[in-house]
Amino acid sequence: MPRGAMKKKGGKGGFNRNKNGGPKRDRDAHRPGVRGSYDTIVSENALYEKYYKEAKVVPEEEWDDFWSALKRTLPTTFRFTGSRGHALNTLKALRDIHVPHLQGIEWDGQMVDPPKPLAFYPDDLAWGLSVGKTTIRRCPPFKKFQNYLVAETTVGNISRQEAVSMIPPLLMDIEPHHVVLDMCAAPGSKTAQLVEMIHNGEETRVAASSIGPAAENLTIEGETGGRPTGLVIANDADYKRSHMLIHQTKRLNSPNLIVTNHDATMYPSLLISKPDEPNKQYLKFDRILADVPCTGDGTARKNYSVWKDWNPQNAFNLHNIQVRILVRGLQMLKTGGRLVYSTCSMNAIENEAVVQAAIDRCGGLSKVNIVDVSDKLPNLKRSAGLKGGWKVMDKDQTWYNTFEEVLLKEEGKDRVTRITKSMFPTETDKADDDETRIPLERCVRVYPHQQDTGGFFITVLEKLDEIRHIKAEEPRRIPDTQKQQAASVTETPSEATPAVQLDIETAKTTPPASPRKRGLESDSPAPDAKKLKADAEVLPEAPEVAETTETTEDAEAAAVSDVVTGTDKVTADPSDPSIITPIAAPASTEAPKPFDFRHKDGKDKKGPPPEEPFKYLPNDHEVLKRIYEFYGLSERFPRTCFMVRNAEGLPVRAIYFTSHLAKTILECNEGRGVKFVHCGVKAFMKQDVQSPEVLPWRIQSEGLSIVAPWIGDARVIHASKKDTVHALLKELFPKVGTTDAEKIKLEIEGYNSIGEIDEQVKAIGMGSCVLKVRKAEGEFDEDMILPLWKSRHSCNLMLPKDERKAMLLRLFDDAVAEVRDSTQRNSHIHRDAVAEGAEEDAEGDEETGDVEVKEDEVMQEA
Ligand SMILES: C[S@@+](CC[C@H](N)C(=O)[O-])C[C@H]1O[C@@H](n2cnc3c(N)ncnc32)[C@H](O)[C@@H]1O
Repeated sequence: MPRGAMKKKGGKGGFNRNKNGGPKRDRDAHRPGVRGSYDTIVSENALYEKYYKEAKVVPEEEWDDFWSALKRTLPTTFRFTGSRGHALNTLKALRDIHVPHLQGIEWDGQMVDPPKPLAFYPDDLAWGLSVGKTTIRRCPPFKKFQNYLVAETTVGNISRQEAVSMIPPLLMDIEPHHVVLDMCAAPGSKTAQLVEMIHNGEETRVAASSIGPAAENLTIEGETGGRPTGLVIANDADYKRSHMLIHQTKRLNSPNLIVTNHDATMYPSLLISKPDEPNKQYLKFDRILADVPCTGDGTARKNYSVWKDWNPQNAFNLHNIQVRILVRGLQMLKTGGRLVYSTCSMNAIENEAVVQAAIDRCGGLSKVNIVDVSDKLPNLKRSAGLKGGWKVMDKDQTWYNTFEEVLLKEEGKDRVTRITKSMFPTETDKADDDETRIPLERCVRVYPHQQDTGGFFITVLEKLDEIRHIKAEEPRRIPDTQKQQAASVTETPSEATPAVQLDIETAKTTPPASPRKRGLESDSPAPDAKKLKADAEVLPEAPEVAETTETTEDAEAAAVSDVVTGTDKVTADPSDPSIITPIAAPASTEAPKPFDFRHKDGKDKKGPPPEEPFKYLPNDHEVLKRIYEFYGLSERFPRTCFMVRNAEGLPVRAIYFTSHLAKTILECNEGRGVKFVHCGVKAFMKQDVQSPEVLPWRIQSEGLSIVAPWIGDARVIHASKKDTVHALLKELFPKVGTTDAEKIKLEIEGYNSIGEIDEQVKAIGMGSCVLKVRKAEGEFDEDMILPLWKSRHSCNLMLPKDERKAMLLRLFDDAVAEVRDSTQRNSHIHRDAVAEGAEEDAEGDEETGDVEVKEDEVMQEA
């Protein structure tokens, strides 16, 4: 199944072969939504094997290693996420606690390897584990390690990510001021890397800016208080998957992130000037990632469907979509900017052919070139891209060396194959020093046997000049001269270019499918199809977005236009059961999915629910003024970027914070039909309070690192002892003003008192405040900032439950992670397993799992 494609229903049948020579059925893996146990998977597919053997992607002497690696189960790999400082700290627990315990372990009569850092990943922030799941579950030292992994993954400090998938962002050379677009971003593991890169070095800059004399000498970054000026826009065509991006990036708490939901082949140009300004300015990107939908045939080690469904035609429709995504990306790139194109396929049709076609369509090497990255990531084992010479196989297993051979086969008939000219190499015959030759060898191929990973393809492209015109795909017609040449090639086969089997008689013709056959409602193109066709063929530098939100008809028109304008002008043969619908519901290739939702007006509606609007608060808004005053927020904190999510622009439940550029983009594109799905970090949340002197807006843990450096000392509690943090983690509402007798009682019960901060907490007014924990000799190795709530007689660390558990495990090696609430008559203990799943983030759902302040109960107790 293509990577990112909709799951198809599995068929019935026994453990026999399918028509591609692949296994027909696995007990679990064939069921939609059920991942098969890899142990039961038959990793065989004769056609897949034949294709790659004959395609000669790896030298003959490497074939056996390559093929046997592809059949082995993939090792588990994971990455430490978040800011560099934070990630290094989470890593410390792995290094100091777990790795020493996992040395020299024998299980079931075999030595078991401990986890190891991935050689190519900087700072050892990515690791691999080759132990199977059963060993992890049953072998005690690994069980403990698993608890740590699960706890840190749940709170987002560790992200499971395939090793090769970590490579593209590492080659993007991202700096904190860069404007970055991730065109096909869901589920978002690479987006998370991009966001981390934008925030690289932020902690140091913010610290210098908030305490140092930065005010007199403001740099651009100084103006934002040390925060980055750059931005990541993460996009996905699939509405539901675009929401996965919110969850994936939530933990990063970045105000410099926008999530959108558009078809990347027609990504709208975003205004950065007000819509009514005569000289419109559009956003261009410094860096773009096009991690496009693909067949995913490099993922066979973890993805059963590759063995089950692989066939050579899967790449055909994808090729055209991939070219169009890449071309659109190159258009939106700044001159001098970089675009990284990647797939987890090993097929040249989805890789070098796409790169070559996109460079050609953009105007050649004077516009776009491939960057040589052979000196980057020196520990990454890789192969050069294919310079040329690849062939294309059709569904009858016939190989074609040139497009003319295809046309010859089709002569006088309707379309026989879905093969297009751009799938063939154009550079094969050019000399190495020919300046017009596209240096495809600079593409990067990673194969499974090189460092025990999946297969992957990456190309770094640089834009050298503005692209004024996009070349259209050449017509599907064979010039007479070439017809003769192709015929003569067929007549005199050579060893180097095997003869094409011109099986015209038996070739099945594939009539163009009508839109209805493709599951669309209309047989005739919608009125807008002509315009969309023009957009798709000669993509303007900055196409405007429709002024209204895309309607069902618009989406259908787009889908129809895709059928009409798809460079090959023919769609898949719907009667061919081997054809896989091209990819994960891109808006342009599939009819929109119906989503049923109940609108605020009480009526049931179809289509994705509308996102709440993004409305910025004036910086002299009454609520903001109270917040500034209560928290003593520094004058130097940027006050114009607080935002709410309702049409009225009222601070009702949450106040979000975004970066300046995010604000410009959201405001300049309001009402233009751009589908913004998410932006902003919750900084303040409305809180029920008992007395009027308490500010009903607490600092939300997500926004803490943004706001805390700028808060006045009147709302800060300082600590440095482990015991204090332990007391606050283990007890939900530790009492303020503990007597000596109570301290002894606590000690007997195995608890600490908050002695170190007792006086400070007593002195501070009720409500939200910040606990700053400084690193100290024999205590913590890193500074921490935690949200605290002061009630009349107790205080409460306002952390989500999972975060509390992960901290207990990480900081105190406390795997039981019991948290007691001694204010309750029957002491309530949170005994939930550390392995509990992450809490789902529902945008708009303000309950983020924070512990609610039980002020009433605390007061009753008192
Ligand atoms: C290979 S996955 C991306 C993986 C992602 N970059 C990551 O690292 O987690 C491809 C994604 O492209 C999306 N997609 C498919 N067609 C698209 C299109 N025309 N425009 C934008 N996104 C598309 C799919 O929904 C899928 O989420």
